[in-house]
Amino acid sequence: MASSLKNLSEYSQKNLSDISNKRFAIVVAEWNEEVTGALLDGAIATLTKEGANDDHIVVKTVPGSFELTLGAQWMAQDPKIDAVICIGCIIQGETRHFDFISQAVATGITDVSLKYSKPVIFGVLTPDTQQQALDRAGGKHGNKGDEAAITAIKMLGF
Ligand SMILES: Nc1c(NC[C@H](O)[C@H](O)[C@H](O)CO)[nH]c(=O)[nH]c1=O
Ligand SMILES: CC(=O)[C@@H](O)COP(=O)(O)O
Repeated sequence: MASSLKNLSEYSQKNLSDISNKRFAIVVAEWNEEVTGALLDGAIATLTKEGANDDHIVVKTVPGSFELTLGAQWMAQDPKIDAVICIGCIIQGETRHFDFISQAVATGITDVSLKYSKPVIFGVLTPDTQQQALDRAGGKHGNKGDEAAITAIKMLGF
């Protein structure tokens, strides 16, 4: 369902598991910082709203979304980390660079999740325009960071 047909920040609190003792790593890309900062704020706010301990949320920054995979691996390999949330924003430019990064990040994050058998969440926007990104970072379509946090919580309750 397209984001324009649902709000990314809307979710049911039914059946969400207790996360008071869970430890979360958030890996956030610096590129498009206005957007990724808003996604990060949404993810942290949602985790704490749903019961996560502030001291159990560690945030690490990487230069760009391409580096999210390695950052996610470095966090996922820590047995104390229960889930990793990757946050980035890859905006289409004039070349095919967008395609290569987007594919590499999606595949890489999936590989890390399977390698360590723990949730590694794809909280990465891949819009055509800056406005589409802003619309999904606390704008009219909600906040992708909220969605990423809830996805991590739901996977921990699997
Ligand atoms: N154009 C965007 C990038 N590009 C940088 C890459 O992610 C990477 O850091 C570089 O290729 C060096 O390895 N990154 C984003 O996150 N968003 C973009 O729109
Ligand atoms: C996703 C990118 O790397 C892209 O924004 C870079 O822009 P361009 O394709 O015009 O070099």
